[in-house]
Amino acid sequence: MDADYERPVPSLLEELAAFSSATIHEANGQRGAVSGALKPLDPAMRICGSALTVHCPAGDNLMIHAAIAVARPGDVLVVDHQGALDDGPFGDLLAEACLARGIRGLVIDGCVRDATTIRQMNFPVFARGLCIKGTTKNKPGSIGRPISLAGEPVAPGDAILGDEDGLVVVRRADVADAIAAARQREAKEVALREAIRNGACTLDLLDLRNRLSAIKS
Ligand SMILES: O=C([O-])CC(=O)C(=O)O
Ligand SMILES: [Mg+2]
Repeated sequence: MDADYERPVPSLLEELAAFSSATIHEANGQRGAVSGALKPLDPAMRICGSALTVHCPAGDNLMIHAAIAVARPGDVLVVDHQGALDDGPFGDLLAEACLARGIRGLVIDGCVRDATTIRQMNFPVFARGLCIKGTTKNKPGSIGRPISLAGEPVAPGDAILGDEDGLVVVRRADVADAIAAARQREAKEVALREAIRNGACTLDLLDLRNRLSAIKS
């Protein structure tokens, strides 16, 4: 198993990291939003990198160990653990291993354990929950293949961005356009905020009065 696929240009990932997940989701055509069930261990955690996709069946963590061994600096482990709530396949030891390889964080549709230490290590983790129960280390899965992350498709080398609000996936080919659109959106929002502070009504600013009267009885 290897992780030999194209990744986004590092400078683009750096630019992407400056935006919020919600802005990128909107700017990229309201695509790529990951289920809100996946939350950061600490609201201050932010994540941005190239997705190293992993399918790791519930109850086991062999594929996570294998993925860390082939990861490249700048990768984020994106693990489909089938939404399992009954095991903790990742903890502070594996977080240590990730940090040693320059992995930028973990996103898992499943649980983790050792949360207090992981927070202290400042290693960004987004998970469905916490569970102390250990796993086996013997089941097959996949690394660097397309996965479904709680229903959202993720391909290896897609960009993934996360903050307190949630996670968004951006196809590698769309990253530059998403950044350009996010810049425009932020500029527009500066003007809108200013107008709101000056007393303008959002119904007028967003041209919503006609819609409102159309649905009013
Ligand atoms: O070892 C495991 O199975 C998961 C864990 O607790 C750690 O990484 O610290
Ligand atoms: Mg542990």
